[in-house]
Amino acid sequence: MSGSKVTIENGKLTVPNDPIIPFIEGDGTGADIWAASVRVLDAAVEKAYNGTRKIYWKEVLAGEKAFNQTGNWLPDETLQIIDEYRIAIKGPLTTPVGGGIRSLNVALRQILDLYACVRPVHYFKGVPSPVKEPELVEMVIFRENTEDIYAGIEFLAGTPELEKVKKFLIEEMGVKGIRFPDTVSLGIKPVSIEGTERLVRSAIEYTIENNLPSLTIVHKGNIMKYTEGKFKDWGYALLEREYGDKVFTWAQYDRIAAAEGKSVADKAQADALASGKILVKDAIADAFLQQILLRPAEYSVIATLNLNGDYISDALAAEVGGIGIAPGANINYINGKAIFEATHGTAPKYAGQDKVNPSSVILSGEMMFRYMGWKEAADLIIKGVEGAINKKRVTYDFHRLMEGATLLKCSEFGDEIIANM
Ligand SMILES: NC(=O)C1=CN([C@@H]2O[C@H](COP(=O)(O)OP(=O)(O)OC[C@H]3O[C@@H](n4cnc5c(N)ncnc54)[C@H](OP(=O)(O)O)[C@@H]3O)[C@@H](O)[C@H]2O)C=CC1
Ligand SMILES: O=C(O)CCC(=O)C(=O)O
Ligand SMILES: [Mg+2]
Repeated sequence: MSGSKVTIENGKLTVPNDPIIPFIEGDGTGADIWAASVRVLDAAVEKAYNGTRKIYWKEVLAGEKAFNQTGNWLPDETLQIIDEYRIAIKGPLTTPVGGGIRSLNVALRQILDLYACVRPVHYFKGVPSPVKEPELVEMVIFRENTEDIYAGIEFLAGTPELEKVKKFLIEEMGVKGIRFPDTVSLGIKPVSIEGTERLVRSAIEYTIENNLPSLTIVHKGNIMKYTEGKFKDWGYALLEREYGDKVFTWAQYDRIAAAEGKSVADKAQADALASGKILVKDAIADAFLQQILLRPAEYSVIATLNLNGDYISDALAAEVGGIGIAPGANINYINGKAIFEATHGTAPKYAGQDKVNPSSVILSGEMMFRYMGWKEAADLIIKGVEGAINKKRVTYDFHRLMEGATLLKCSEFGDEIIANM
């Protein structure tokens, strides 16, 4: 094995022409998807750079494969290698529900402090969609990736730990709202100023860099005032403080309107006042989930907490064809470390059938190439995916909703993308 390490100097990534990129194959459909994806990624690099650039893939273990080979679901070596080589890509990993190991996907994000989960939502012309104007659904989700109820601070009903926390809450904190104290389980939702600010900073930097019109902070701050509500307040405050010359915020408008005795609810006024600047607004999460169906054109970049971001990712993916075509990345913009991965999970009922759509991992690879500055390879992947869809040669998920399409296997869809590059 040859190849060199990706490094970072003065906050800037240096990517050699022969980077070593660790990959995790993934559980369930992961093996089928990775086999197709790696061929597409290699073909794009070969075609773009004629042998002057090449990826040296380095397999690292996690999930069932790791457990079967080492007895450990997430070996230290895997974490150490990803940390050392800085950029990695992974397939989905299984998380049992209601017990068993905690999510390995979440653990990777938390241990490596990959605080921004970036999930672009883009419509490829011709993809079957349940909405009338899917081309208006053009958004990028920035989901906080290390805090919120994903922190895993939970106490199980009936355990001594639960009793201790409950006693503290009731006797020392005067908590009265626990409805069924004898049978309750409890979870804790940490949301911090630091966590909020670094996520919101990443989202606004992305908005500025890509010349996008707005940033929407999505929250459930009407109910969870000191976590979701503060995420909104701290987000607005940071944006006004650090990006005041580039943004106009609804919070700012509300203050201006209140001082002038106008209605603070007239957000259209705020939109108009924002002209020439990025409009920063907010939406309560439940209403937001209806707005993205009814008025998607009004949203561009989204900054939100972990659970909202999880739900919103799959909901928005559905509007542009489903989670078979929903890429993502987990990024620490401060130290440059990143793991690219699909939005979807292991889809276990299709495991080993060479059936599912590999596009989410392939497009995660496309994001990875762009992140590495390998624009030409990234562009070829987009061209290949567009070509395959245009010819209606697609996997089962699109085929079942597309008239006159040819059904391809996962591997064949990979070939089709390569043929269309
Ligand atoms: N980052 C990660 O590694 C993630 C891991 N998971 C884990 O995955 C496991 C399964 O979760 P589950 O809730 O079933 O969600 P999945 O995302 O695995 O699958 C849900 C449904 O989405 C569709 N789908 C998923 N992947 C594809 C694909 N590549 N191509 C086409 N359609 C696809 C299928 O729909 P249909 O039935 O209509 O064909 C599938 O039944 C759980 O253990 C969960 O924790 C979940 C999300 C992310
Ligand atoms: O970790 C898991 O099993 C699920 C993660 C998930 O749904 C996501 O990252 O979107
Ligand atoms: Mg999810």
